[in-house]
Amino acid sequence: MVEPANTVGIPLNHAALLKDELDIVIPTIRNLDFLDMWRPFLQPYHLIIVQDGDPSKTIAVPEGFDYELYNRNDINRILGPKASCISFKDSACRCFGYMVSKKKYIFTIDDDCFVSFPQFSKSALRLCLKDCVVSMRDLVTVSVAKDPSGKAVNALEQHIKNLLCPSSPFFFNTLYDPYREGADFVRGYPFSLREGVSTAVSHGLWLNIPDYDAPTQLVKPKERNTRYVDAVMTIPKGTLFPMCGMNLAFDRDLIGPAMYFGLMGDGQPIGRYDDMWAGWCVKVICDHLGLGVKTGLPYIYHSKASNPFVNLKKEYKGIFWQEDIIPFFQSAKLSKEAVTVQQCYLELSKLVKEKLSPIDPYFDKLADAMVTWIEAWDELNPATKA
Ligand SMILES: O=c1ccn([C@@H]2O[C@H](COP(=O)(O)OP(=O)(O)O[C@H]3O[C@@H](CO)[C@H](O)[C@H]3O)[C@@H](O)[C@H]2O)c(=O)[nH]1
Ligand SMILES: [Mn+2]
Repeated sequence: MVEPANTVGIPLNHAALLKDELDIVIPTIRNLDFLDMWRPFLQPYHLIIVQDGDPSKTIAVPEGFDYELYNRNDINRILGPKASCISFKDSACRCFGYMVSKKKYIFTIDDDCFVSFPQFSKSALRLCLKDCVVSMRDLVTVSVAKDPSGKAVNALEQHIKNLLCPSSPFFFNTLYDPYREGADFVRGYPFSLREGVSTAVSHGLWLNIPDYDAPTQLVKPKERNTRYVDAVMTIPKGTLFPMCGMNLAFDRDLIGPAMYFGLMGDGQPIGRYDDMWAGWCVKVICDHLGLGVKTGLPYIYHSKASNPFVNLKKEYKGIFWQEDIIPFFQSAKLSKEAVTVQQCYLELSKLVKEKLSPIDPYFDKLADAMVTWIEAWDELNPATKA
């Protein structure tokens, strides 16, 4: 195969970590030119593209990538009536990719996210800001920032490191990730806890356009995140967090069945709460099963701010519902009989139906969809059946 042009001048990562154990899931409504910039890091991996919106539209994928693509017709064909649990016209559709994957690890990324270089060359920055759908082929070789070891930054590699290293949810290490080279547990950290626990989720962050909600985007339209904080930390047990699906990796075997991105978009009263809903369910279940969730490195460069007015319409019910949703998840208790992710998730769906349905009939529908999701997951993944 003739290697397509490598537009960022970084050698192709042939010896890609976990190449045969990881799928990359991309939800999309547009051509995937953004992959040109990721080619050195992502080309060795298999992609699962979940095409949202009009299934008759053709999504162009740059040559040289190994991928499978599912549109709405495919989802309906594969799941039949259970397809009702997969959102339409919302990035929540990406969770279908998690379900059909057969790999142990998943990395999911949005198509307006680029390789983050802590120092950008002006021409490259201009090109990225021009709009992510413009072909990346004419992206000049950017001056690639070097991490302390002098290597080019590779987001997927950092996610894999995060997932392969234990987490420390039971006691906070003030020097952050104790397993990182050049760091350790600080004085006073109980030795009985230093082995850590398996890491289920690696939550990356974003330079340039931060993942703000619509009201914040409206009052701070020009705010850009330029702070590259060189840290990875475990989110302590008992603490929830707003998970963003833009730059996210997880161990599918450990937590996959809980990564349902809910009922969002077309026909639903709410949108842009897909990843956060999943993150609240995932964190309650990880805390219950003694699994770890990390946040921090890697960063990606988020180049497109979606329209804050459109986002406000999608989010507004969520903005006041979440004042009840968060206390619900903070007080959610799972039984000791719940020892698998599916069992935990089904218990959680019962609690949603009981405790959140009084807020709005939507939660009754969502609780049912959570059950349908598990049924569909088990149908496609019989080996992992609860
Ligand atoms: O109807 C749609 C709209 C978009 N997509 C794909 O989903 C991702 C994210 O889309 P976009 O970058 O346009 O939106 P953001 O507001 O920046 O996304 C943030 O909100 C989160 C919750 O939705 C999301 O995870 C965050 O990144 C792109 O790949 C679009 O192509 C879609 O599939 N269907
Ligand atoms: Mn975006």
